[in-house]
Amino acid sequence: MEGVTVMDALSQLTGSGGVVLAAHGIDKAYRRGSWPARRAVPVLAGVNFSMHKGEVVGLVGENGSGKSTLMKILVGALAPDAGEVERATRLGYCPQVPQLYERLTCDEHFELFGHAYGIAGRVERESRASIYAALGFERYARARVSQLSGGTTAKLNLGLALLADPEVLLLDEPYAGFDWDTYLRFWDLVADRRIAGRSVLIISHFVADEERFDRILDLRDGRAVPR
Ligand SMILES: Nc1ncnc2c1ncn2[C@@H]1O[C@H](COP(=O)(O)OP(=O)(O)OP(=O)(O)O)[C@@H](O)[C@H]1O
Repeated sequence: MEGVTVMDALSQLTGSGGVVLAAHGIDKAYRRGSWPARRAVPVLAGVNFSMHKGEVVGLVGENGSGKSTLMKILVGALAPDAGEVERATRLGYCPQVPQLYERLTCDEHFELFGHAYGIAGRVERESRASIYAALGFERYARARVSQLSGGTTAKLNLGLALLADPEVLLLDEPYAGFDWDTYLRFWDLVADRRIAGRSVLIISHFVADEERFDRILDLRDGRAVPR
């Protein structure tokens, strides 16, 4: 491996069903309290993680086990204290708390994110139309976020992560606010992505349908262990 970076190795692998996202030895602690009682509380302690092309992986764990922290580190929204993340591809991220603009409509969000992804124009409009159809919220296209229900807000949050058709989709509690019909639509969408060779990582407090995942990891005592 001398002279070959981990990223080079990953890039070679991705074309043949290989690793699309990997993390090695991830540590993270948060500071709590104020001086002189300030202390570091460890959340992640040496997490190793990898995802392959076309895989659907579940990340479970009890409240406060560090699932969102790990996902933020995987997407690059948070820096780890130690360890490294290798991202060989484009990522789409659906945060647990939607990062949306109250005064903008759904259409305006897609336009804005389309510009940010560099896919403004026809590609963005076609992707937007297929997302509205897949999740069934086209009738709210011109509604402002401040007027949306919690479930429709969650659909927009997910839709924005899907807009640029990322190779790896990272979803933090994506279906918590969905009704049953939308929950089934969500899994149809995930199945389509798997067939297309896209990868999906899903955080959930609990997993009702284990058979929908290729693999489930349990975050316990700061480490990700196979379930
Ligand atoms: N910014 C922060 N500052 C201090 N502590 C934090 C911060 N963010 C998270 N924590 C703490 O880190 C721990 C892990 O939080 P995290 O949100 O990653 O867990 P989680 O497994 O996603 O939880 P949940 O299932 O409740 O969503 C918790 O004890 C939480 O209180």
